Amino acid sequence: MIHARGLTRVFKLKKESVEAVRGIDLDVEAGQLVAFLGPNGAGKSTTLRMLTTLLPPTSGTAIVAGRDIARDPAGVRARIGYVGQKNSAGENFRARDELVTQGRCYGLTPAEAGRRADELLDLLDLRPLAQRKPGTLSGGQRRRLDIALGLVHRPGLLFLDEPSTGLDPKSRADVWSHILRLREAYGTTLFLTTHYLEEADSMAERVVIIDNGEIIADGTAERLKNDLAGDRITITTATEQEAVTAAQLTDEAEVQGTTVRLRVANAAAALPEYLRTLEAAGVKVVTAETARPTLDDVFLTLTGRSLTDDDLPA
Ligand SMILES: Nc1ncnc2c1ncn2[C@@H]1O[C@H](COP(=O)(O)OP(=O)(O)OP(=O)(O)O)[C@@H](O)[C@H]1O
Repeated sequence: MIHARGLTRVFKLKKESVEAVRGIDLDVEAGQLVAFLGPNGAGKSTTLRMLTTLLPPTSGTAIVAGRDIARDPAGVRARIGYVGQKNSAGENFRARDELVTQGRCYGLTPAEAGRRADELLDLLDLRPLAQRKPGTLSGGQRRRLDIALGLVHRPGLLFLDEPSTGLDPKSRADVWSHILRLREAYGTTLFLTTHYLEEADSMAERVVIIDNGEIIADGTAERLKNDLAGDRITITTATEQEAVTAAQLTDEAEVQGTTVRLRVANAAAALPEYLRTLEAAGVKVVTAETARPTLDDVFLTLTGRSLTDDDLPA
């Protein structure tokens, strides 16, 4: 569905040039749900804009939905859907009318456009809101209408830029359940950006992480976490001196006051052994806990920075 090679975009400004995307290679097969993750300014939107033909690449190529983004942008656009960060629907037309108009723009007859609008209103649970104007809908309802608008022409591939950003947790869960439902109904390939690591982790079957315009990790969340982060063991000791001793008894432990943190492949198996070693060394352990890694741990291992830090440099 997506085959990109060396995709690059440099923005030339007056005094500097910004290498927003630096030679990305990416293959996405039909039916996949891919979450595209990265800190602010990493190059997610620029990549999406190139793949959706909204922005020409400086160099590199991409075949999207079977068409070349440079040679046949209209062919790409006819085969993909794009739900951007801003609302797609205007304020003045009723939800169903927006969908019908969109269908007419894609060449459907009035009857076909009406049928398609009703099908999408049902799929996205918008039927009771069909006669409402978008301005009167809640954030989550509006996002569902945006998704419906992106699906009018039955695209095999849908790009979603931050579909759940700005919504409260309940609306986010609701938008996600509809994204999964449309995938089940149509088998649509989904490529989406998100800031929410837990959503990428639990919903996407593949996570692609971009940083400074380059893809730095690509795989299932489980594999990335196992290969690149590992489980965490955290113990606290009675005294700071004992924490220092505890850290010296193992590789790569971090000490902070009376807390010692270390990474291991399998915490459940490693913890009893570590506790025995500590006991033998006379270290009194006050608390001990284990935790599975998160995607943020993966990013931290790869870059030394946290993905959840809003002040990350671009
Ligand atoms: N039109 C532009 N002109 C100049 N620089 C740009 C332009 N668009 C993006 N950039 C720069 O390119 C880099 C990548 O930006 P991009 O919007 O793709 O990041 P992003 O990962 O989508 O970030 P966010 O999560 O904040 O939306 C940033 O350094 C940004 O400032």
